Amino acid sequence: MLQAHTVADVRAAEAALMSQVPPGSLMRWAAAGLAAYVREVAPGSGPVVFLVGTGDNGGDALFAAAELARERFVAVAIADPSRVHVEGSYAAQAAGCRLVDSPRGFGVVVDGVVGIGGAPGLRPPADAWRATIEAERPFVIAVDVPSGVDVDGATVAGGSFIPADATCTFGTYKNALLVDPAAGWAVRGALPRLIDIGLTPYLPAPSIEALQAADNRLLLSVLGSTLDQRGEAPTQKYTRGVVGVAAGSTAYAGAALLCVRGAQSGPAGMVRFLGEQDLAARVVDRCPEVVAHTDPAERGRVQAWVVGSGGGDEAAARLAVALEDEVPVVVDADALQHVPDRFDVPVLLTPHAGELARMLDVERSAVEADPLGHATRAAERWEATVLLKGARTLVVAPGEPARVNLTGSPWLATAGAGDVLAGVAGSFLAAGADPRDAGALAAFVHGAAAVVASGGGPVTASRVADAVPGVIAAWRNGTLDESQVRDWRDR
Ligand SMILES: NC(=O)C1=CN([C@@H]2O[C@H](COP(=O)(O)OP(=O)(O)OC[C@H]3O[C@@H](n4cnc5c(N)ncnc54)[C@H](OP(=O)(O)O)[C@@H]3O)[C@@H](O)[C@H]2O)[C@@H](O)CC1
Ligand SMILES: Nc1ncnc2c1ncn2[C@@H]1O[C@H](COP(=O)(O)OP(=O)(O)O)[C@@H](O)[C@H]1O
Repeated sequence: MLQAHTVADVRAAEAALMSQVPPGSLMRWAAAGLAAYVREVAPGSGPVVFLVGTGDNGGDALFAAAELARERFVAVAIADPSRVHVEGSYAAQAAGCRLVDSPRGFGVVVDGVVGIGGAPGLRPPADAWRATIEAERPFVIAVDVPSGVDVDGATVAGGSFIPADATCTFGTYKNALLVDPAAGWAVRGALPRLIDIGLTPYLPAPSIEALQAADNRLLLSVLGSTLDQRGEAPTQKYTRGVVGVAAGSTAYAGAALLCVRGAQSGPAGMVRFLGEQDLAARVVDRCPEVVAHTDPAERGRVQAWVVGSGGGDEAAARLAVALEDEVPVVVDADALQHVPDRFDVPVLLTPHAGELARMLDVERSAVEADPLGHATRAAERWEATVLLKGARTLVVAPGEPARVNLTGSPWLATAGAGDVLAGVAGSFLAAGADPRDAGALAAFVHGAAAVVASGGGPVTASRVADAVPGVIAAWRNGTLDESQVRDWRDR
């Protein structure tokens, strides 16, 4: 599991580590890692300018500038000469770095204005440097985090920040490097470079986690509970879990099918469908494995429900029925507007930004500007797990590290993809995962399936569902490669 930590936790770990090593060691290690990263992402001998702020972030930049000045033309722009990192400044001067007053004219800019000590937004002269960068569009490498973002909140609330093409961070990821909207401005692609400076043993539980292709332990632990004593084969369909789908409506018949196909593609052993006669007949026609029920009183036993995708006016009644069964429930789409004040069963709420905005009675733009804050608010408000869909889907449960999903493709933003996701999540719930694990596992395989099915081009939600079983198999077998799970070249 990939991890991010809050600024306070990073500072506490840094203090503990610093007491064990010679003074200045951490900054030297950070600067060496930064210099190597600059060589890698901006190779050659072209000029580079380092923007240097008043804190240790500027110190990292100055030591890296000194190292690179042996190989290429290096300039430094100092925000406030009266408050510059003294040893770093001597090192840069001794190495022959040229002093400049702005990044104007440079093709490569290293942003060492502020790191984890920065308040959101930029002060002079960094705000003017930002304007120059915006006008000239050089290649920007951020030191630790892009300057001006809100590091813990992962927002760009200050309004003024320096977008980066690449980021080199130290010790652990920070929230702003994994969670949107800040993360989208930290790097082109998925992940910043993480330099190991020996902080790990001193770090507490993370604030953010992300599943990775290389780590299938969570998947195996959920699948393990559905397999026989030797962990080899499912004992029978009921031990794998039965998922009930009460989705779709006359107006949105396709949502029923997509949700069912999602549910079938996950680990559960059986899918029941609950809906009116015509819809049930269409579902069974297309998915003959499904057992359909038209009378809620005769709905059959399930281990989890999925309710609401394309549910229209029927969503409220279906949700009430599902909640009677005292099993975990995925609450999606139309059902989200009918949630009770509190739930007596484990629940996974799966809104997109617009749906979450309606639930919380705020503007959609407010949710998009601060997805982590709003998902956390909803999780606390309903004491439930919230899966907030987006380019980097969040899964937030009260009192637990939030999870962010790093699989997927921009092509996944297609009609019906959310219905498939709700079905997959229901399947994991029925197989025994708790809502937080079910949400994270479903988002991961759904995103990876989109990459496999899309091949870099447009894809339909049905094809995403079809690709899910293969992704689960590859992940389970340890053959899923990190490069196969995300396609973010277009972002
Ligand atoms: N922790 C670790 O493990 C390691 C940490 N390391 C490095 O240290 C960095 C943290 O250094 P840090 O604590 O000195 O804070 P930093 O980010 O330089 O910012 C504070 C300075 O900026 C100023 N300032 C504030 N807001 C501003 C704004 N909006 N616009 C402009 N200026 C602003 C603020 O001024 P003040 O508010 O005091 O007037 C203060 O002077 C960290 O990110 C990493 O790079 C590595 O060396 C090794 C391992
Ligand atoms: N820019 C994007 N990049 C990657 N995935 C995205 C992006 N935007 C949305 N998604 C994903 O696409 C799916 C869309 O779901 P949703 O909004 O519910 O659509 P629908 O209601 O049509 O099914 C979600 O899984 C979401 O995480």
